[in-house]
Order: sequence, then structure tokens, then C-alpha cells
Amino acid sequence: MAKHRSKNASRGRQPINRDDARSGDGGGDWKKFAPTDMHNEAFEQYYKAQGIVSDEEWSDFMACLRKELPVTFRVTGSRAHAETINDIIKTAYVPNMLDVEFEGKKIDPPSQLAWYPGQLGWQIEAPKRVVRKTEPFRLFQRFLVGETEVGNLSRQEAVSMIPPLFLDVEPHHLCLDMCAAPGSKTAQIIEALNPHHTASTGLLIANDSDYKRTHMLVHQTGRMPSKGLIVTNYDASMYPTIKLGVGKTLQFDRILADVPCSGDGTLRKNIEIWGKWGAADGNSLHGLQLRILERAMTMLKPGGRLVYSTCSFNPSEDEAVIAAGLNARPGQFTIVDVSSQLPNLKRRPGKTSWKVGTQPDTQTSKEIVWYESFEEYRKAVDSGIEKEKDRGKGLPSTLWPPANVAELGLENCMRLLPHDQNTGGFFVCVLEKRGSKSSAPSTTAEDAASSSLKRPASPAAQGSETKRARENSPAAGSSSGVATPAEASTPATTASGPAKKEKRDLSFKEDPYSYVDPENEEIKTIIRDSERFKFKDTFPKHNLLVRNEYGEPLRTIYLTNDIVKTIILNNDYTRLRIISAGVKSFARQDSQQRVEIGCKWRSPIDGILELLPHVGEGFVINATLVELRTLLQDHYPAIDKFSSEEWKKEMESREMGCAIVNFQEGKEAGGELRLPMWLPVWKAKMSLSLMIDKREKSILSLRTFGEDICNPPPAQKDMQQKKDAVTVPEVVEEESAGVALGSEAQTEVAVDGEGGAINA
Ligand SMILES: C[S@@+](CC[C@H](N)C(=O)[O-])C[C@H]1O[C@@H](n2cnc3c(N)ncnc32)[C@H](O)[C@@H]1O
Repeated sequence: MAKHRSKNASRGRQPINRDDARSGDGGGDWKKFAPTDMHNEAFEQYYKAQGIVSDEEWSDFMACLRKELPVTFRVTGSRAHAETINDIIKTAYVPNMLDVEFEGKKIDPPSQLAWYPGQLGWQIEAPKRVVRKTEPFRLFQRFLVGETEVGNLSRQEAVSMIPPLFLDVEPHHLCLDMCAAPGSKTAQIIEALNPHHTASTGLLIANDSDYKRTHMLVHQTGRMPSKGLIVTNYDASMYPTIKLGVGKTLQFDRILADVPCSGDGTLRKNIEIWGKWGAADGNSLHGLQLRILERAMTMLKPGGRLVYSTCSFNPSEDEAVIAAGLNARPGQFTIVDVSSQLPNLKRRPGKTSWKVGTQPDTQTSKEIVWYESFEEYRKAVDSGIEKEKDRGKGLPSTLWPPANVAELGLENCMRLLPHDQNTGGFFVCVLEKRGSKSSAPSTTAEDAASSSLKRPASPAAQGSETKRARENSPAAGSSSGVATPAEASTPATTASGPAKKEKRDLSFKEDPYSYVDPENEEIKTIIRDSERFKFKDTFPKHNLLVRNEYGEPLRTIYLTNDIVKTIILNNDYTRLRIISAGVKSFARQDSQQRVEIGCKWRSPIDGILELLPHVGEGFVINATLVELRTLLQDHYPAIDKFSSEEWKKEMESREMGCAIVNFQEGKEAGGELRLPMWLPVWKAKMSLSLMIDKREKSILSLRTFGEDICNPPPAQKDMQQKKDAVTVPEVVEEESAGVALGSEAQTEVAVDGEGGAINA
């Protein structure tokens, strides 16, 4: 993909942005830090004055901030699948860690987070050197690394898991994650939209203003086959209105505003913040945070839910932002009392009073100057005592508690404090927009889809016709009823939206999006090729998307759901700055030897679980660990190398091309598979190849056979094998993401949202 700097990337000085702080492995090296370095006079002065903890607790609070953060992770995926993984942890690993001693001290085994739903959240308190040096912990760590790689586990800071849990996402919801990168919470939302990997009609737009970080998002979510996902690159405070057809704009059911913040709640991990923290940091982020919140409030559907969160303790970034947002829309929003949700989660109520202080210079002065009111602050500015920051604009009045602070329900916000349950710090506020869904002038996924899908047919995507198609693009009429798959049959439609009147953002360099005509010859080959996928009529052939202007399936074909299609058809992709959409479902596999292959398209691992419900009988081949062992050991094992006569016969009888192999659970061939798994295999003339990249093969081997049995690629001199192999080029890294697991599982992303690898 083209690399360029986003015009919308946030500019200007951001004092401490936790996103920079967390960009490395935890952001700081504990070995280089003595407890004596973990001091910041201004920090203590500031938070003592704010009263976020009582005097009696102060020393516990500070002591906890100086302790290394435990490793936490959550088991991802659909319920049945996640429970299996959880059972493996509980029965195969934890019992071996019950009696570990290190340097004469008993080490606690990993424990479940008491508050996390389904007990799927875990915490490891053992220090890294214990993990490195004791066998049971080392084995567990290896398990964690493997399962994280395939997306069964997600390393995520405990408190960071909280905001999406309060979003209450249902599979049909239209969701927006405004500041999403690197994507740990995005992953949680995708899971909630696809709880059983059923056909979710919902939508998630994952957005970030940082262009590079949107690509992290794409990479991370690549492991989650979600037809309803769009990644965009926009300044969230100016997020564009999304059209859904004539007179219709998209309003969201759920919005997460996990805004950029000073990040002092991550002090236990990003220890360099000790040296950098200043009282002005929160003040200068307040404006952007408020603008993002206000934009979210506008885009939320009546009856919809909005979660605002920061990893900062600072009321300037927390309660002050919420209070200002509520007062900007009097009576429109309520702060939801969620105290009965996640009952085991210890939390503190939001504050109804706080102070505003400035720190003239963090380097030269530890003194904080407090201002009782905005008026007092202005007087100080007018008399020259206080210098105006923020390019002469000075501090906004919204930093101070408003006169109606007691009426806003701020106590229903929550602040997570480190010493309550050995975590980082976080602030979460759950807002609901008054009004019922029925009274909303918004559009549901279904009627949104029908509105665009009832458009007049566009001509085939070619040259000037393409232009005409675009001009025909805006929905021709208002929606009525729910779009059925049959109604969804829009012949070849050039995506990039209604060019008419929509200005293109010429600075946006991504490739265009076009839906492919289901009558396109390549598509017909994929769908009708009797030897290949044997697709049923349920296959959503009208929702196949490509990344070129002409709707030509050249290299990769993506699958989207109806709502994504509606968005792409009704909006210029450069205006929305769409970085990616849908799930990679077919990749072209040309033979360098010009061998005739009936269907040159294979299904990359990303899309397998989306395709499975639609492939016809006989396409998926069953196999066992015996076959998996052979496929892992060699890059292109000859078919006659497999031991099972049945398998050999089956494979020999198949035409060259793609197959999906279902490996069954069991203990065999020196390995164990606890969940069924689907993998793409390419059949060449005389050999087979597992279409996942080398690294994933090694990980799969480790988690299944306990060792890396993958041999290096065949030697160049082995001409015969090479000749056969050239029809099976190495899978490019970019196209391989995770292993499709579990009967109703999906390959979720293994994101390390909060920085730091599990590898000790
Ligand atoms: C706290 S991080 C988000 C963490 C993310 N929600 C997760 O759980 O992985 C804040 C993100 O906001 C992005 N950001 C900063 N300013 C922004 C803006 N004006 N609009 C959108 N995103 C912004 C940063 O690039 C960063 O990725």
C-alpha cells in the first residue's frame, strides 16, 4: 500500500501521549529504573490536591504505582471455543505451577481476573525472570506465545479490557471505534459483533488519525475475519458524516471514544512518564478530547451508547470533558449507572469537584499554580502573571467544574485505581443518548443495505462506463423493508461512491474500492467451478470487493457485508479515507509454469471461516494430525509421501488448485489438537502445500506437536520437487494470518494493545 503521511494526522505538541509511551515493549526498562527514580513531586502534589485517593490510601496508591504491572491476557473468540482454551489453561498448565518456588519464595500461579466475564481474563504476577527460569512457567509462556500468535489469546492490560465490555455490543449494531489503534479494544468489539461466528449484520468502523497506526490496525484485525469491518484514517474530532443513500446518514448504535491522553494511568508500565509528567499535560489534551467526545455525541443514534475512556487519572481529561460534553447538549445524554455490571470490578465513583492547576515549566519548577475559577485564571493572564498556552488561546473554561456539576451524575463515571486490584489506572464513562431507537432518524443495517442495493444497475466497470456508473451511484430511492440476499443483487457497481458533488481528497493515496460484477468471468469460475468451492446459492456473490477502479478481480478479492457495501457505494472512499474494508477471501495463485489450472483462486486463511458456511459438500477434506505432520515437515510433500491411502486417493483425484482441509481434534502422530481447525492447502501436480507462512507453520507445529518439526525449504538442487513446487509460491506474509480454529470459532486478532510482548 502506498505510504504517505495523513493530512489528518494529529499535529502539534502532545505533552505525553500514552500512545507514544506505549509504542515500545512496555515503554520503559524496569532494570534501568530504581524505585528512587520513580518520583515526581508535581505528580504527587497534583493528585493529592485532586483527592482521587484518600490520605490514608495515599502510600498504598504510590507504592502500587512503583510496582511492575502483572502480565494480563484474555481468551478471545466465541464462547465454546474460548471455554476450551480456558480449560486447557486451567487443567493442563495451572496445576503444574502450583508448587513453584524461586529463590526460596513460593510463586503464585496465574489467576483469573475475578471481574472478567466468563472468567476468561488472566493475570500472571510472577516476575519475568521467574517465567524465564522455571520450567512450568516457561512452558506456559511458550503456550501463551503460540496461542497469542494464532489469535486465541490477546495480551492486553486488564483495565484496557473494560471499556468495550460496557459498550454492550450486539451482532446487529453499527459501531465506531474512534481512536482505535493499535486495536486491542477493536478486537473486543469485533468479537462481540460475531459471538458465534454467525453472519453478523453489524458494522465496525475502526478509525485512527495516525496513518501508520491504521496499518497496525489492518494488520491486527487481519486475523479476524470480519465482513463488517472498515478501517479509516481520520481526525476523530472531525469525523465525516457517512451517507447511506438519498437523505440518509449513518448514526451509530455504539461508539467507543478511547481518546489520546496523558497516560499517567500507565505509569507502572511506561515508567519514563515519571520523569516527564507535568500538571499542564492534561489541560492541553482537554480540548481535543472534548471535540472528539462532541463529535461522538453527534454521530450517536438516540438510544445508543457511547463509552468515553482514558488511561489517565486526571479530572481535566476525564470528568471535565464529560461535564463539558453534557452541558453542550443539555438533556440529551445521561451517564449510565453501570455499578451492577461486572460486580467484581472494584471502581471509584467519578468526581464532582476537582481543581485546575498549571505548571509553568516541568523542568525548572515543581510548583503547581492553582486557579479556583476560570475568572481567576483570566485575571492572572490579563495581569501577565500567567502565560497563555496553546498558541495564545489559554485554558478553556470547560476545564473547571461547571456550576451545575452536582446535577450531571458524574459519580456514575468510574475511575480504576492501581492498588484496588493490582492494575493500571483508567477512567471510563458510559453515556446514553436519550430517545428511543424507533424515533431515531437513523438507519439500521438492514434498511441501510436495502437503500443502496435497490439502486439502478450500473454498467460494467470499464473506462468511461466506470464514470457513468459512479454518477449513477447515489441511491435512487428511499429504502423499504429489509434487504434479502436476492434484493442485494446489484450488478457490477463501481464502488467509490457518488462522485457527483463529492470532492475527492487527492492527498489520499490508497487504491479505490469497487464491487465486482457477479457475472464477471473470474467470479463465475470461482463460484461455479464444480471441482473447487462448490458454492451454494447462499454465497453473497454480490458483495465481492476489489481494490481497483474497474471492478476487476486481479489479485485479491474481499468479502463484505451489506452495510459495508452500502457505505462504500454511497461515499467517496477518499473522503472517508478508507484504508481497508471486509475480509480477504480469495487470492489469485498463478502458475509460473503456465500449468493449466481450472480455478486460479485460493482462499487465504483470513477468509476461510466466512466461506465455510457457503461451500458445497465435498469441498472440505477431512484430515488428521498424521497428515498435518507431513504437511508441516515438508514444504511441498509429494502426495505419495502421505501414509493414508484414503487421503492419497482423495488428493490424487482432485484437480490442481485450492482445497480447505479440516483437521479433526485428537491425539495422534505425537501431537494433540484440542479444537478442529481449517487450513488452506494448494494441490499442485504431484504435491501439496499448506498455505500458511513459515512462522505460522512453526507456531502451529509447536502448539500441536510440542516442537518445531518444520524443515527448511527444499534445497535448490532438488529439481524435481522444485519443478512441481513452482506452482505453489511461498505464501506472502501479508496474506496469512492465524489459523482458523473451532467449530464456531473465528481467528481473532492477537493484539498487544498496551505494548509489551509476552516473551520474557
Ligand atoms: C489511547 S490510544 C487508543 C488505544 C486503542 N483504543 C486500543 O485499545 O488499542 C489513542 C489513539 O488515538 C489516536 N489519535 C490521536 N489523536 C487522534 C484524533 N484526533 N483522532 C483520531 N485518533 C487520534 C492515536 O494515534 C492513538 O492510536
